[in-house]
Amino acid sequence: MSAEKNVHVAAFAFPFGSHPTPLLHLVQRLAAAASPAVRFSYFNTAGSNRKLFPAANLLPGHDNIKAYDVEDGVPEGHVFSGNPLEPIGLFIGATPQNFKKRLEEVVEETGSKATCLLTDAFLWFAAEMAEEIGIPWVAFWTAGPTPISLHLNTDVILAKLGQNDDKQNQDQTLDFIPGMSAVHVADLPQEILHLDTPFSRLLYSMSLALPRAAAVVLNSFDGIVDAAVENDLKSKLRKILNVGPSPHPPLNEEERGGGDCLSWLSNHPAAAVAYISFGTMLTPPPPELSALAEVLEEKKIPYLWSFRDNSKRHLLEGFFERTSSVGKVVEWAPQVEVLAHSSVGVFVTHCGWNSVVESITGGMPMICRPFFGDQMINRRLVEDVWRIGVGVEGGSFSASGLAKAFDVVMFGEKGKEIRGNIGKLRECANIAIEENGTSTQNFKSLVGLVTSYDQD
Ligand SMILES: O=c1ccn([C@@H]2O[C@H](COP(=O)(O)OP(=O)(O)O[C@H]3O[C@H](CO)[C@@H](O)[C@H](O)[C@H]3O)[C@@H](O)[C@H]2O)c(=O)[nH]1
Repeated sequence: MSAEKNVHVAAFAFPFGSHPTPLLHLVQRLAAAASPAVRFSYFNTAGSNRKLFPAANLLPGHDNIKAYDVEDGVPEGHVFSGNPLEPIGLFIGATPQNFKKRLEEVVEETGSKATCLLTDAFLWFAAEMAEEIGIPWVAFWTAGPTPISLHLNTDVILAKLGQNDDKQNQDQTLDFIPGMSAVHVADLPQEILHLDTPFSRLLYSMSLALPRAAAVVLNSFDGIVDAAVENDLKSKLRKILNVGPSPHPPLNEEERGGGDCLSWLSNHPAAAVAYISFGTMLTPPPPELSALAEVLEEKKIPYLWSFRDNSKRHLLEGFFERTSSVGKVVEWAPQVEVLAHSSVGVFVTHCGWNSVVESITGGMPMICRPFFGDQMINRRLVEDVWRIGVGVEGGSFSASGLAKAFDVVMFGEKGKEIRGNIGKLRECANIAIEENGTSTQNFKSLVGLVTSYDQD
């Protein structure tokens, strides 16, 4: 058993999209389970830390967690082009020096050497850094098991399909990889097929580094994917720990966003409302927004819309005004609670992994409009494998395609079947987080792993 006062877990965040939040939630959960003497340092860019840590880089109620800012790589006076990959490219350019330098400063300031690196899996350089220091690296993969397995099989995929090859057959399935016979070439993240951007090279480096991690942690649960996928992961990684569905810490007022969302929902009959959210990173293009608005209005479907991008809100201003008696638009919704609310009947989603897991735990059927990364794979699993939602005809929103999707999920017989299927998956999730469930046991192993090394 270690002298816990010497235990110092350094967590490194990838500061984009929803990535920093689940890592911080994991750190909070670990800090609550570990001895109060264990020190947790959370390294992230200043911009991202300001959103997560309300007061001087501390979290109320978590005295053993402290945030530290690392450089974001943005040159002074830099004017952004609007390309969402630009800040990511600049940040990648600043790594790993930014984390290395700040960690050294913190060790110097506190006199407490790092005893474990717990990082977003994207931060591939942690493999080498942890080995140099002589401590374990624990990687947190914020998406699901299927995409990580595909990343780990990048070389196999490229050998079979060719890189940057225009002749790739989009309908071909990946049946040459264990457990992937339902996945099509069209579902693959572009970064697997095209290794020519800083971000795709980061993901490739990650796929080479992850087998060196002491463990890879996922917000997922046993039984959600084919055993062949789990076995392939086990054969490639030293340890894989599904610890989900992760509990959410209580929300503060700001996180609660729309404030009266839940009481507004409670004024509606069961399963009557459509909840709409496309996560933290994207807004559909204007014609698709209009198609969605048209169908909601035409079908008189009450809606709760988490519309985050204020610069695009004017596109739907007329619609929001005309429908204000049946719809509610907010900049941020308490999504976990919304998806568990009995008045919500469908979730219109981009299929980000956190949204999919929250939809399963809320028992909520989905209408899927994926855009990038792992989202197309998640849509494939939701619609074709788990059968807990539907995609939209043609892959993007059109009024006719959406009308059919709403009819199927909210008003049709198939909607009942979908609800039955989601109930079974939810049951699996509930079993995993019982006292003796696999996710609970995996979390206990994780606590042991991150706190079992001391500095001496
Ligand atoms: O009004 C809102 C809107 C979102 N959320 C939360 O924000 C998170 C969104 O996460 P996710 O569904 O994973 O979407 P993104 O923010 O788009 O996540 C990025 O990161 C994920 C994890 O790696 C990937 O699966 C996605 O494709 C990628 O876009 C979820 O926990 C939601 O509950 C709210 O609480 N309220």
